[in-house]
Amino acid sequence: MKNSKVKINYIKNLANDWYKLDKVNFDYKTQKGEWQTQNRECYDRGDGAAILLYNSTKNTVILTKQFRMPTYLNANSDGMMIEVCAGLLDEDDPLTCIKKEAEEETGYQINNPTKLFEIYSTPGAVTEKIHYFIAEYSDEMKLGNGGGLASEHEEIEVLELNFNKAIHMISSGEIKDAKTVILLQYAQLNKLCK
Ligand SMILES: Nc1nc2c(ncn2[C@@H]2O[C@H](COP(=O)(O)OP(=O)(O)O[C@H]3O[C@H](CO)[C@@H](O)[C@H](O)[C@@H]3O)[C@@H](O)[C@H]2O)c(=O)[nH]1
Ligand SMILES: [Mg+2]
Repeated sequence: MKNSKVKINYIKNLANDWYKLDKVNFDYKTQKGEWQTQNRECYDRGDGAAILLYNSTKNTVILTKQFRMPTYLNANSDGMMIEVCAGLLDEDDPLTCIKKEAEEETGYQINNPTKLFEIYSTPGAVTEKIHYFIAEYSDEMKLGNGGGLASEHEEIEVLELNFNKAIHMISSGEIKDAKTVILLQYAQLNKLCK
């Protein structure tokens, strides 16, 4: 951390259960040169990784569908979300994490994912940075059914969708997850599928 316009005074932990919520009290030097004291609540759930699996011959992508409580609390009527495969890094590096998540959630063993970029999804409130990947998949790479870890109460449906149908699902509102939109549009822009 190096910004001479920022001085952190103290950090008060507000919650520390599954993840961590801190209230940060800091002084910030404005463009006029005045120091202002501010508070910001910062939710720390670690970093994550996400991957779009695509098949340029079949013109398909692999997506997942699962119940997401935070969306259920905010106008997503059945709480179900269609997303690219993703997970939290926990103790792993991003590449190890995404290969593990791909196999656990989708059943595909991916050997050489391509790293694209790192993105803060909600920079005003959440510390999380997501590492984005893509990888070509083929039927031979499918080693299992995926579905996630029963021990973590994951119940993940694996969807293999035509690429154009997936793109259409963004405008129809059936896909409304930021990381999924980012990766599908990356594939469209770079003509990974037709
Ligand atoms: N008991 C308990 N379990 C939790 C809680 N929050 C999460 N979990 C468990 O932790 C698992 C985390 O699964 P991952 O596959 O590692 O993460 P994810 O939830 O799929 O993906 C998250 O990370 C993505 C990338 O960072 C995010 O984009 C996505 O929104 C999501 O939060 C969840 O399936 C769930 O079982 C909680 O508050 N309590
Ligand atoms: Mg996941």
